[in-house]
Amino acid sequence: PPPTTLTTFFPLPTGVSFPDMVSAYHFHTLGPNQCCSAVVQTINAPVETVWSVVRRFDNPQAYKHFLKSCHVIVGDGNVGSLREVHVISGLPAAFSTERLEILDDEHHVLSFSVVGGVHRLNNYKSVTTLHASNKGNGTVVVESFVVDIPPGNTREDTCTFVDTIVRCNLQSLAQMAENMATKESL
Ligand SMILES: C[C@H](/C=C/[C@]1(O)[C@@]2(C)CO[C@]1(C)CC(=O)C2)CC(=O)O
Repeated sequence: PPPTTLTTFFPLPTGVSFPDMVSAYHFHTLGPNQCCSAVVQTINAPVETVWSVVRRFDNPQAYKHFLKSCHVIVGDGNVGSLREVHVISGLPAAFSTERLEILDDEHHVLSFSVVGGVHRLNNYKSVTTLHASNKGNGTVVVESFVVDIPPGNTREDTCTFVDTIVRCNLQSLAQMAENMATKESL
């Protein structure tokens, strides 16, 4: 069957308008054996503070605590760069090779795809966009992903597994950015 284009539908928190061009980044073309979803996280810190952390393709472990190390193996941290991340023990994964697809400092858009490694999330690709919240000086982070459903797994379980990791990452990003914002205001 032809690939279907799925828009990841998710309830945006109140006070966030979703400019058309950004929602375009969260359109994913799905193959027959793929699933996609999205996580939304509100952070009480300015967009630039959150972006200064998210944009560091060479240092995801700053807030992704399932990763224990990261090395840029190709490029200089801009689009096209490749990184190799090593994973903490206990997960069904050892390391992952990832390519930076989009790094847009103006619209606060980052996207990377998994191109290799030892893990079970083949053809994983995520898009992360930051939005200034209309309420106060906060940020809304939207992260959508598409990934192959591993053999033997159900679509639902795959989405639950990835959703859980992405939610953990964004909650830890929130804590880190809020701590930074507090220090910046001292
Ligand atoms: C879900 C995604 C990361 C997943 C992994 O990085 C990996 C590619 C290797 O280890 C993991 C932590 C879990 C896994 O099974 C596949 C979230 C993100 O990094 O933005």
